[in-house]
Amino acid sequence: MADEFDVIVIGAGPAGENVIERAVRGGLSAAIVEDRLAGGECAYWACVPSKALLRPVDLAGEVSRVPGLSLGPIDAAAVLARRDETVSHFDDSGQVRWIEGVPAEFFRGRGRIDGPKRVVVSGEDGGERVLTARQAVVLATGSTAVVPPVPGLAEADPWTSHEVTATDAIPERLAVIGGGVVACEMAQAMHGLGARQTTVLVRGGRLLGRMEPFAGDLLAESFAEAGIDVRTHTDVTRVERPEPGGKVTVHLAEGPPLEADELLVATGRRPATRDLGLGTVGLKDGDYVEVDDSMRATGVSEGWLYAVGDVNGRALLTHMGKYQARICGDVIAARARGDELSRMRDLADGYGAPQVVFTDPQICAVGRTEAAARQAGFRVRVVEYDLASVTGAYLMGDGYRGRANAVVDEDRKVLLGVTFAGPGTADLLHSASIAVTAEVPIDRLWHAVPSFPTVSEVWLRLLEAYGL
Ligand SMILES: Cc1cc2nc3c(=O)[nH]c(=O)nc-3n(C[C@H](O)[C@H](O)[C@H](O)COP(=O)(O)OP(=O)(O)OC[C@H]3O[C@@H](n4cnc5c(N)ncnc54)[C@H](O)[C@@H]3O)c2cc1C
Ligand SMILES: NC(=O)c1ccc[n+]([C@@H]2O[C@H](COP(=O)([O-])OP(=O)(O)OC[C@H]3O[C@@H](n4cnc5c(N)ncnc54)[C@H](O)[C@@H]3O)[C@@H](O)[C@H]2O)c1
Repeated sequence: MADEFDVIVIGAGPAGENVIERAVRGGLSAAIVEDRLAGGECAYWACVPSKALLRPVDLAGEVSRVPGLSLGPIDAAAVLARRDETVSHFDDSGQVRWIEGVPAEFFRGRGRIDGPKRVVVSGEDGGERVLTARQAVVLATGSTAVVPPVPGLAEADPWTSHEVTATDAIPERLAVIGGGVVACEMAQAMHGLGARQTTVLVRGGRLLGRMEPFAGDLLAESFAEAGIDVRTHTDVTRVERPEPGGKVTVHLAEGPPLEADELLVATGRRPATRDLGLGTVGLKDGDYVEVDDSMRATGVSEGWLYAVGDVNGRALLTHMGKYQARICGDVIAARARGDELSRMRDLADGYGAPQVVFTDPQICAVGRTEAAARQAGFRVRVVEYDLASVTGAYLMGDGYRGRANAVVDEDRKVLLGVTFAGPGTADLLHSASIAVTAEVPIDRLWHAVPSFPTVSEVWLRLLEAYGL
C-alpha cells in the first residue's frame, strides 16, 4: 500500500465517504481512515437505527387514525431485530468494500494530524503508519454527545444517542434530559415500543425550541395524548445511581425527584476534534473547525486542510454533511487542476438547512423561522394554515392535526422559510427547499399546481392566505 495520496480523509462517516467519491471522480487518489465502523455514526448509532425504531410508531399512529383498521400491540423484539438488520449487525464489511470499489484505500485506525499534510494512523495492534497528502487532508470526524456537568450525571453512566439507538431492551421508566431532536425522537420511540413511564425534562419553555413555536406545541399535544410527560422549565440539579445499571434518581430544581430505570441525555453535540493533532497546525483540539464556503479551514494559511460534516459545526445533519462533502471533493480536484471551480460553494447553509424530525406528527422545516428572519432584519409577512383543512390531509385519517406556515420576504416576494407540522409531511419538505433555495417568486409559485387530494395542496392554501 502506498503512503502518499492526493487526498487523505479522517473519518468514514457519510461526509468523509462522499469526499473520497467526488475526489476520485475528479481524477485524484484518495485514502480514508476510520477507527470504528465505516459508515459512521449515522449508519450505526444515529439516523438509521433511530428511524428504524420510529417507523412502527409512526405507522401505528397512522393506523390508529383510520377507522376500520386495528393494530395489535407492537412487537418490540421484532422491531429491535429489524433495527439490527438496518445497522448490518454492526458489520461494516459491505461499506469497506464500497470504499475499496471507489477506488480508495481504507485504513482502520485512529487518525491524527502531525503537521502540514501528514496524518498518523494508530492501528489497534499499536502500530503507527504515516500518510502524506499531495493536495489535501479532510477532517470528517463528526461529533459526540455532550453530557452536561450536572453532579452525579456522568457517574450514573446515562444513555446517550449511542446506547438508546442500540438498545436491546425498552426500559420500563425512561427519563430524558433535553427537548431537542434526539430527545423528542427517542422519547417517542421508546414510549411507542413499550416504556410505561416516559418523562422529558426540558430546560426551556417548549420542545424543539429552535423551530417555529407551533411545531413544538403540536408535538407536545401529541406526546401528552400518548402519555409522555413533558416538563418544561425544568432544571436537573443532581443525579444518583447507587448501583451500576440500577434505578436512577433525578433531582430537579423544583418538585420531588424523579425515579427511572434509565436516563437518556440528549443535550446536544460537541465536535470530535479531541486528540486530533490540531495543535500541530495552529488550530485548537476540541473546537469546531471553521471553514469557508469551499470547506477549506480558515485557520490554516496554506489552504490544504478541509473539514466537512458535523466537525465544522455548520449544520449537524447527514444530508448537509454529504452536500458539503460533494463541494469539498470537487473543489479539491479542481484546485489540483489549477482551477478554482467557483460555482462549487456552500449556498444551502445560508438559506437554512432542511430538516425533518421523524416524530408523529412529523416536523419539517427549511430556511428561517419568523423569529430568525426578523432578527436578521428582513421585512416579513407570515402566513399560516391549518393542515387539517386540506382535503388530502383530512383523508389521511380522523382527527388529523397539523399546521403550516410560510415566511415571506416582503421586499423580494420570495419565501425565507417554510414549516410543516403534521403526519405525512416529510416528503413535502423538498418542495419547500426548492422554493426557498431557488428563491422562486411567490407569484410564479402560484402556477405550480398541487395535485388533488394530496397534503401538498397546503401550498395553494398558504398562497391564498397571502392574498394570491
Ligand atoms: C440519534 C441521532 C439521530 C440522527 N438522525 C438524523 C436524521 O434522521 N437525519 C439527519 O440528517 N441527521 C441525523 N442525525 C445527525 C447525523 O447523524 C450527523 O449529522 C451525521 O452522522 C454527521 O456525519 P459525519 O460524516 O460528519 O460524522 P459521523 O457520522 O459522526 O462520522 C464520523 C466518523 O469519523 C470517525 N472518526 C472520528 N474521529 C476519528 C479519528 N481520529 N480517526 C479515525 N476515524 C475517526 C468516527 O468513528 C465516525 O465513524 C442524527 C444524529 C443522532 C445523534
Ligand atoms: N431527524 C433529524 O434530522 C435528527 C435527529 C436527531 C439528531 N439530529 C441532529 O443531531 C444534533 C443533536 O441533537 P440533540 O437533540 O442532541 O441536540 P439539540 O441541539 O437539537 O437539542 C439539545 C437540547 O438540549 C437542551 N440542553 C442543552 N444543554 C442542556 C443542559 N445542560 N441541561 C438541560 N438541557 C440542555 C437544549 O435546550 C435542547 O433542547 C442536532 O443538531 C440535530 O440536527 C437530527
